[in-house]
Amino acid sequence: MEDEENIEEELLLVESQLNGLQDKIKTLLDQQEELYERQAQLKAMLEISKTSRDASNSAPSVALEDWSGKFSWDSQADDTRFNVFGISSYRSNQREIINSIMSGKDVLVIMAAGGGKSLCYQLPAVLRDGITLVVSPLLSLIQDQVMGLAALGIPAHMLTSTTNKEIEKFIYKALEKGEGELKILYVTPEKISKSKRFMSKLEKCHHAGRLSLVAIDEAHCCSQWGHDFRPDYKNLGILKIQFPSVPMIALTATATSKVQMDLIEMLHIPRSVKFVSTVNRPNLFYRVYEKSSVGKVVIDEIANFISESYPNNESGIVYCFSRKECEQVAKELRGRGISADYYHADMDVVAREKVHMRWSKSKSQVIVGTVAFGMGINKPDVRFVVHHSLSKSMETYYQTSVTSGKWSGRERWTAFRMCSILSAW
Ligand SMILES: Nc1ncnc2c1ncn2[C@@H]1O[C@H](COP(=O)(O)OP(=O)(O)OP(=O)(O)O)[C@@H](O)[C@H]1O
Repeated sequence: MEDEENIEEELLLVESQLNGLQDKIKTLLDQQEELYERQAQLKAMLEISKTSRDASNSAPSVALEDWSGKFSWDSQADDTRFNVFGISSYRSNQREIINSIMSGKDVLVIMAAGGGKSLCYQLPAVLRDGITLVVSPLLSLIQDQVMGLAALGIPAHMLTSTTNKEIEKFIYKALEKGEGELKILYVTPEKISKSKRFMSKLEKCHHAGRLSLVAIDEAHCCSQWGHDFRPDYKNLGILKIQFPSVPMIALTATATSKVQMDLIEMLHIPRSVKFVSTVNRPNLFYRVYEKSSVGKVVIDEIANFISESYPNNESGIVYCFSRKECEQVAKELRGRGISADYYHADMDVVAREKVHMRWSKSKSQVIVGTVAFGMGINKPDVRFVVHHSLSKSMETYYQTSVTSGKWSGRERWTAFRMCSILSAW
């Protein structure tokens, strides 16, 4: 009897130990499953990281493929270059860039301002079926490009805050239904990040196979390490995610290798073919003057420089640091007989457009502006640039100074600044 009780007691104990063990086994099995799952995730992450590292390592500083060889679109491209754009021969790297885009590659272009970046995406835009989307940071730059394309008979439009309802309707129809003639559409980055309506039309355009190319102009604006960071550029990565099969070209005149890495990552183009052309501009001449501490003396010197060196109303730009300074300097230059207008981001769009137009048509000689003016301005006869105030960085100085480099003849280049401050860079 006592034996039986002992056995039952032990049985209960064993059963309870078994139950405990079962619980432990279940916990261990759960743990094992979680670990297997995590192992798979980590393996996949490693694979992705290796692939993109290999891709960026293999993104050559000089393109490895022979993009200067023969391609099926050669004669059509030559014909368009000559008969539509009126350009007799390619400049360095232009043909190779165009060929890589035509082959469906993503491309990163580092080319000096005035080097001819626009042709690199505008010519494929004309050659490829469908619509090319160009993202560009400044209204003035977009207006310049659209005006230039219209003059060449290329159907181009811009969709910005200044676009009237009728044109907007036309653009949306072209995107959504393929109606009307539209080859190149310019937008500011805000349109991509803020307009759901626009993105949905673009989506439809892509689904119908009509989105032929995406171009990101002034691509250094993507990187906060660049000299001209624009927060809305950070959202442009969505374009490659939404339209992975559409080739993307990112173009800039100035990008350090850190900025290049950054924008490749942000735009999701790790396999892009990279083309780097020299940023040296042998046709530019720089002069540095010591800046007087007396404001009026500085203005006298600038006015004398302009009227003596450019007596025939040749176009120029005077860069200032602040908006107030722009207005003041423009007023004082006018007081000394120089026809000068000011330009800065605080002015409304219509006023800015008016100033830009007057200067483009050489009705005014000088624009006194902040860096908001000048990036990519396509006026071929800019003869001089004066820096009344020191640029914030070396890149900004380069970017603003080469605006005049598009003129094909001998240029004069002047920086009004104390040497000692210049050396602070
Ligand atoms: N192959 C070429 N031969 C002659 N002129 C050209 C050639 N390619 C471009 N151009 C001209 O050079 C000028 C500058 O070109 P473009 O505006 O494309 O320069 P960019 O590199 O975009 O400059 P930015 O960085 O300032 O925007 C334009 O007037 C353009 O028509």
